[in-house]
Amino acid sequence: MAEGDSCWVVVLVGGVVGFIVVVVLNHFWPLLFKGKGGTVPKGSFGWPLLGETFSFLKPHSSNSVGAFLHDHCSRYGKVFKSHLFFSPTVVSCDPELNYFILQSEGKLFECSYPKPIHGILGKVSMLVAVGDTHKRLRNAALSLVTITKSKPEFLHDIEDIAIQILDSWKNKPQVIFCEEARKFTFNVIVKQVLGLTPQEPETSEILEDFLTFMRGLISLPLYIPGTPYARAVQARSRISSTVKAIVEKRRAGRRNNNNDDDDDDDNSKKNSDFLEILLSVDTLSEDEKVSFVLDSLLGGYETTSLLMCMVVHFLSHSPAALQQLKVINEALRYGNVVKFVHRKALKDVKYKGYLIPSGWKVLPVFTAVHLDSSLHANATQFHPWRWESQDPTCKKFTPFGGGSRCCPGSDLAKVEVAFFLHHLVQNFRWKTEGEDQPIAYPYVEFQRGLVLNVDPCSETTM
Ligand code: HEM
Repeated sequence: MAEGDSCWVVVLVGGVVGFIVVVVLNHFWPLLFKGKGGTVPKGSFGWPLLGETFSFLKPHSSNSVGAFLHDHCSRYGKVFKSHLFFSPTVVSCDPELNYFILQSEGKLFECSYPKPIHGILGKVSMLVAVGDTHKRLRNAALSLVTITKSKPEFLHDIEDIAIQILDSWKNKPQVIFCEEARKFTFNVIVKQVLGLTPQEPETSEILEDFLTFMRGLISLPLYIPGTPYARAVQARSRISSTVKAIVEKRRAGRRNNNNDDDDDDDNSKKNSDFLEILLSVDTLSEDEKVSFVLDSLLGGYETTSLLMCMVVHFLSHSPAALQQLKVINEALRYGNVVKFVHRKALKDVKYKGYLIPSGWKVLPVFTAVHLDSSLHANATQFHPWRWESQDPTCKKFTPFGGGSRCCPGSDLAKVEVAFFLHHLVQNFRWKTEGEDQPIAYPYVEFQRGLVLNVDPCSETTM
């Protein structure tokens, strides 16, 4: 080998070794952190760069905590340190600390979802926005939800959509329930937010783009044409254009209405949706309004349909509970639609002898609290009757999060599920085909889509 060539080899090898040393040091450096007035919780950092992320995300049944949390909690306690999502992290399975984290939003902790999610949702999404932007978007969401809930049309719409779907089952011996549940929650949310019925062409256009958008949320953030991530970013921009066109059409309709007062009856009925109210909100920019519509679709679609699937799945295994219909809270506790939320510490935080260093990621894990047998008797059993004596607003039950980012759609979700369930129970008997457990990936999924053998009741009430 010539002398010049060997020099290059030395430089190259030196560079690679240097890079590896920097990655390893950067990964383990936070372990040397010695804060004043407390100890960083015990734990392990796993592999350089990836840390313990893969073990943390390893799929498990959503009504169990999974091997990672089980092992770490037995080894280190309910609060431990780890290295997840490329960041030093404190994981909390402790109800008191979770409550403290959620209540201290914006002061000691802040919502902090992984960067790829920001790329797809956009900067002004309520799910990722912080500070004043978040406050403005959230105020709009709360007033919209309050107004919607008080409208009788809201309940009629839900009922009509539930009946349409159940009607379509009449001649089918079998349905894939997850698909039916998604159809239901999508049609409800699109009707509430944009005033669109399932028959309108924009509804299926938005659904198609929306599914691509959802697939991108759980993909590698590679913006290379053809990857799920790139397709999701493009789908988001197409949904934005569709929503903007609907907004424009609605504005034009409003202007015509103002010029023509005679046919208000018909129009006021058609225009009593989220969008109509959103148009008159002057605290949000055009982009924020579009983003707001997307957030509502995103928040209101998958989570609520999953809750429906959980309810139907657990009821199939617990026929006695069918008579009670006290199952929605229990399905939320036992099924765990949302396993954990993402936060980061804004400063060094001392809590009960622990020290959470500034800048570290903090993950309050709801599943661990919901399935903790020191907090819930027979925690690993589906037992809806517990809710006859237990207060659902307690710190040990947080399916919708808490504090200033608590889910604004929780009541809508429960009403939707209750209405659908009411009609389902009145009109059908069902059995699940084979074993299909809800699996936390951590986004929960029924692998086979929850296949149901359905049988219409002899006296139907639809
Ligand atoms: C079973 C159904 C649902 C579950 C389990 C659920 C769960 C949650 C949770 C845990 C959060 C807190 C996220 C965090 O703290 O980082 C949240 C936030 C949110 N949810 Fe829901 N949700 C459901 C239904 C809905 C519905 C029906 C809507 C809309 C109509 C909705 C819209 C939102 C929005 C916009 C946020 C962000 C709030 C904020 O950051 O201030 N969700 N949801």
